[in-house]
Amino acid sequence: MVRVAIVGASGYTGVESIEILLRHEQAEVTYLSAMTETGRVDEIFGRLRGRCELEVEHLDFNKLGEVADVVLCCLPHKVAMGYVPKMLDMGLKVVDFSADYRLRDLEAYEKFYKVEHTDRANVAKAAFGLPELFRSKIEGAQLVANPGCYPTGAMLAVAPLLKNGYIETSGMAVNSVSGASGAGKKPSKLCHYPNLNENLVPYGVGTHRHMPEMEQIASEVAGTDVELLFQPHIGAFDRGILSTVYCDPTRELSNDDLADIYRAFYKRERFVSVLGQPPAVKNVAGTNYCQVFATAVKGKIVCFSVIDNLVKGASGQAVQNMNIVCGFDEAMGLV
Ligand SMILES: NC(=O)C1=CN([C@@H]2O[C@H](COP(=O)(O)OP(=O)(O)OC[C@H]3O[C@@H](n4cnc5c(N)ncnc54)[C@H](OP(=O)(O)O)[C@@H]3O)[C@@H](O)[C@H]2O)C=CC1
Ligand SMILES: CC(=O)N[C@@H](CCC(=O)OP(=O)(O)O)C(=O)O
Repeated sequence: MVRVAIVGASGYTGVESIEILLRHEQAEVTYLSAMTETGRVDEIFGRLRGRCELEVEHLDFNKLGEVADVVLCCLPHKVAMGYVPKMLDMGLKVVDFSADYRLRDLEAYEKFYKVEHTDRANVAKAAFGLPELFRSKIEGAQLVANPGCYPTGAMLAVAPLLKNGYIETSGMAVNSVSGASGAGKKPSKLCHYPNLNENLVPYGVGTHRHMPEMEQIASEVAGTDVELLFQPHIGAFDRGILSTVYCDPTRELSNDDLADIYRAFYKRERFVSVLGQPPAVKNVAGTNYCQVFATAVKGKIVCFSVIDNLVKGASGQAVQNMNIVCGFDEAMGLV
């Protein structure tokens, strides 16, 4: 059994991670920590009543080292890089949920996150945790940077076209709509119920921090620099992300060609389903699946994907990465 600590256990991705690990045959949650919300975890999250009675404590590195082999680090951006180096020095394996180890271009990190990076050395050592695209780099890694939720969905939607040079590497537009849990548990004016209920709001126009993350992934898959525009929206539903990606083909592709390209690219992937029609967010709620579909329209290719932001966009993908790092069946604990 691998012993797993969840640091940042009182947040949305923390509890989602506990839920998944309670079903895992080879992993046991041994330690939970948070900053302000401490106490019995089933009192913090009523849905865990009768299933988990662990205490959520203030982080104690000595105890962490004694009781854990792997850490799922569910801390906010900028906070994580203050904790992860010590965990790595202690020999722990870490899957980090924040953006602190995702961007290899540290200038881009400092520009989009508006903070100096304080753990530059470990960025180069981190594997980017999108298994369907970078599995071989995750195997054997001590630190995995779990991707952002929007980049996960959007890049799985276009990867088969980028990989084979089927689309232009500039002019791509990604349009995504996320449920409110994507913003975490901290209250905000935008997510306050009277504002968000029955509402749909664009934000981060031209400035969202997932734009350089998507460009990094797309460029690696394409093998050449890719430039794109990303526009996020937040909607009045709990969980899920629908991404629609508009791109220009480099050659004529019929819908049958597209179906063949996608089916071939994802034929061995357990968590990517290629559909024959556009997907809906509820298809994948509570699961680690990403559903994709691409179609030719008026000289463009329009690609769609759906994921659950808390599962394939965060905790599910983190457990998938943990399974790869630990040599378990990649789907263990996941539905
Ligand atoms: N929500 C989502 O859909 C996704 C989130 N992510 C990323 O996952 C990480 C966690 O997100 P999420 O669970 O939504 O966030 P939440 O805001 O819901 O939870 C954050 C957790 O971090 C703890 N925390 C906050 N600040 C500090 C601090 N300064 N020191 C120690 N602990 C702290 C909180 O503790 P306490 O409550 O006790 O203060 C809480 O346990 C973030 O990096 C986020 O960007 C990634 C993909 C998707
Ligand atoms: C709706 C909403 O607010 N979403 C978050 C993205 C959450 C996420 O998955 O990304 P990170 O891990 O990079 O935080 C945002 O736009 O900042």
